[in-house]
Amino acid sequence: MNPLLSFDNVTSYYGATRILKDFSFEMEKGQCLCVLGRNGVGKTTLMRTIMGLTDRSTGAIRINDVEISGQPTHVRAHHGLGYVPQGRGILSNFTVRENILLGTFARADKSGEIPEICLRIFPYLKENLDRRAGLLSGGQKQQLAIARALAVDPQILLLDEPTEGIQPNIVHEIGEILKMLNRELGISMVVTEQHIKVARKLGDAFLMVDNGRVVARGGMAEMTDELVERHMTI
Ligand SMILES: Nc1ncnc2c1ncn2[C@@H]1O[C@H](COP(=O)(O)OP(=O)(O)OP(=O)(O)O)[C@@H](O)[C@H]1O
Repeated sequence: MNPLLSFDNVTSYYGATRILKDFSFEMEKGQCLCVLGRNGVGKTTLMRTIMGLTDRSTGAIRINDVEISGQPTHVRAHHGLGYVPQGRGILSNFTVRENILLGTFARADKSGEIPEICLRIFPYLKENLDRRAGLLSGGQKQQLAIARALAVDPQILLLDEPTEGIQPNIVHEIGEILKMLNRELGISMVVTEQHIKVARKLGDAFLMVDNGRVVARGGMAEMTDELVERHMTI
């Protein structure tokens, strides 16, 4: 089977600085790939490189064998990329409804409707569509960011630290929702995650990053404590 997403020797830059270096990996359809590594190793840059948001990149990025490197961000989104950035990127002065609608603008089919799935899995959002997003808690904002990304009708969800800054009791809840989206709805995912426990439960494959390079990858069962110790502890 051909990979859903692949990086072939990708190098990505901010200004003249190389952040990702000769980065290669493949991800299968239906997979949840967890990207792990210490702070500052390039995990967010990986997400931004997929979306075409770094200053420049070389090498080939493909979705379903179609090369997307070189294409602008909105065209990449049309290939079925839903992005939940670090810090969530919620517009505080917009309502919950308006924030979700922003996701629909990136849809390939141009449908301006909020897909039913966005509200079915997040009852709080459904009941608070006219609430100003700035009034939501951290966990609710994360739900909103996920709903906005789902409004793109993605085949791949990119989630940058979805559990960061969220109360510990909600971390589990977010993890369960992501697992459901992946296992039951078949949405493929790339997730950067600091919580090893969440990553082990959620991911079926892992990519370990250090200093902008892939230093280990494989099935989640192969992510040994020794690898975690070597590449994640400070
Ligand atoms: N906009 C930018 N301009 C220049 N350098 C940047 C920019 N964004 C990130 N960097 C640098 O790129 C490197 C990788 O940062 P990145 O945010 O991708 O790491 P990360 O693994 O996601 O870290 P964290 O877990 O802290 O989010 C860091 O050295 C950072 O200083």
